[in-house]
Amino acid sequence: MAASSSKLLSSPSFRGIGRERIAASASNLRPSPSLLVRGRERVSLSGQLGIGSSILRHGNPRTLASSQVRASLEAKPTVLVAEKLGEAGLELLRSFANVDCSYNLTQEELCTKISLCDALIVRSGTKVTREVFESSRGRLRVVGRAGVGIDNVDLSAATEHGCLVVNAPNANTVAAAEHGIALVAAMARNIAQADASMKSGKWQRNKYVGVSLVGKTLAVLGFGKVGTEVARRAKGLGMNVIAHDPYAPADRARAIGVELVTFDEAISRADFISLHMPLTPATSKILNDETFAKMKKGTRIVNVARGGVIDEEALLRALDTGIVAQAALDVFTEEPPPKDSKLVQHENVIVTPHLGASTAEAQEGVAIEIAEAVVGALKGELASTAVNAPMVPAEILSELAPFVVLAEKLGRLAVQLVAGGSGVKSVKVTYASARAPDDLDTRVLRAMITKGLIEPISNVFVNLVNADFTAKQRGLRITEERILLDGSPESPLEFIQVQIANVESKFASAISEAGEIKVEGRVKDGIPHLTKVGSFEVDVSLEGSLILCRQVDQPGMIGRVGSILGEENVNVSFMSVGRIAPRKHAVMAIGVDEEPNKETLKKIGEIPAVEEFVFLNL
Ligand SMILES: NC(=O)c1ccc[n+]([C@@H]2O[C@H](COP(=O)([O-])OP(=O)(O)OC[C@H]3O[C@@H](n4cnc5c(N)ncnc54)[C@H](O)[C@@H]3O)[C@@H](O)[C@H]2O)c1
Ligand SMILES: O=C(O)[C@H](O)COP(=O)(O)O
Repeated sequence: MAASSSKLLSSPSFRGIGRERIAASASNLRPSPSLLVRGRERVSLSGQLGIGSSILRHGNPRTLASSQVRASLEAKPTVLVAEKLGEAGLELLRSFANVDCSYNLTQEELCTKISLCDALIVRSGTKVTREVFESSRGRLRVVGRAGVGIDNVDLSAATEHGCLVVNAPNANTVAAAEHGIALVAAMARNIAQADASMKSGKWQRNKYVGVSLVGKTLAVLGFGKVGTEVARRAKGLGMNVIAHDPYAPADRARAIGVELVTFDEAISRADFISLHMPLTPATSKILNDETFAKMKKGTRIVNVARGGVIDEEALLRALDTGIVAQAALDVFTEEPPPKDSKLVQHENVIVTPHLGASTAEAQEGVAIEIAEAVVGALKGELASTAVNAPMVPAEILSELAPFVVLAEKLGRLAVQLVAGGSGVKSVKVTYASARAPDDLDTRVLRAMITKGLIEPISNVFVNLVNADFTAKQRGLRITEERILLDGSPESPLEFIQVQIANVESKFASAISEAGEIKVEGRVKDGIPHLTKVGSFEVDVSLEGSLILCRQVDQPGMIGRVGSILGEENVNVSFMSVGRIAPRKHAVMAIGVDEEPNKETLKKIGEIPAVEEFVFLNL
């Protein structure tokens, strides 16, 4: 690019920046995916967070076989439904996407198909492994888990690949709780065994004498949604309910007459134990030889959570020694369990094949809940059930929308001002606001600044999901600072400032007194504006592209640059001059709708008063 005029190159901060480098950095820039607020018309929040639907915007071009495929994919995203989903959910999905219902895929088939899909919906039967994310080659944007447990989804791999994971945590709560209670009662009264005995022609009234529930102590381990509903129902059966959950609020327990106790107290006081925690490294095999030894002889255990929370070998031993009188299991470490599983065959164990969520009502509800979450995520909205991204309420997101755009553009601008080879390592972001720090959630803004900083200089796709991870991986340290302003906190933010430390700039004037590249922006009438470059105050709306030009302040400069651009049919959208003092240095910021060609930029550089200039893609 002709931008590197001799004057420009003679500036100390431009040493080592050849023409090619500037040209390359400009041409490598991908169009901003977040140009959703155009002019004064706010189109939507769609895609601003980088999770949007368009494969052309976000996907990996390698996955596009032909222009027709590209066109059809652009029109509608593709959702792979890998396990049975209720019809209402499928209908909702079909109204927005191409829906491929392919059940019982092998891992290999799933990996093959996934590169053609924007979203994947699974239940607990599909393992969404790192290999699946890798095989998607950047196309998979959303994994929807039609249910609660996300232990079958590799969340780290999803996050690293910028893939949002959403679940449907509410619709099957009652079904799971009812199944838990059904198992408690069935186990206590030997329903399954007696039924099997009768069906084999026997009448064994003495063998199947059960135990009563009333007055017995039930320990609920995991007092979340299902645990709470189980507790409520067990109270109705006259049981004395205690619970253990390190994260549950005591007042919620108190409100339904449940005592929160320590883990050891829960398991040692219980006649019945019902498990309702997620499977995590901390809960894996939480019931084991050591913990069984602390239980009363004859304890009864129900598991509708996850098989892995019980050491199944240890449970077998506890059943054989009588510490555990009976167990009722809906879930298993390996599903389905081996046919010859001693646990499944044990006469004091009753089993169901992971049926906790399997009621008609729950499945219809889950299908709608997950379809809505997936469609919303594909549209770029942040789902309230996001598992691996900050959950930001819709109203806050909508208020932050123009600042989200501003944040990304400031990041893009700042990084393009860095001289090649400088290596961006340390970025400081300052938010000036009249709002109390607790009232300003900056996670989305930080993610978008990160996106702006990283995308122009790499092939990495950054979004709200993987922003922090990507920054860390690249050794990019982003620190945040707040300036608390006086006045009315009507607007969430007054300005955002992005400073890059320890780098040289290809536009020396962008370096502040503190020696850092500094850009500052504000939102005016809903439109993001650049308001400061280095120590120079400017005012240019952040749309299209930008030419920054330092000159000796003198009359006629605006006209001269304007007419060069006009001659080449480049439309100027905005112009602003910031100067330190009259007739000294000034920085002119010129917003242009089209990218000027090299010759045009060269002509600007050749204006005698121009000391340096740079062309930046927003
Ligand atoms: N069998 C089924 O079909 C079925 C259906 C629905 C849910 N589930 C499973 O049931 C479990 C609970 O589901 P939910 O919807 O109630 O989830 P939830 O997130 O509402 O509740 C889980 C609770 O476990 C608690 N917890 C976390 N670690 C703990 C620990 N170390 N000790 C004790 N408590 C701990 C959490 O604080 C939380 O309150 C999950 O594992 C879910 O996958 C199974
Ligand atoms: O975590 C859940 O939601 C349940 O285990 C239900 O799983 P499912 O969708 O495979 O029935």
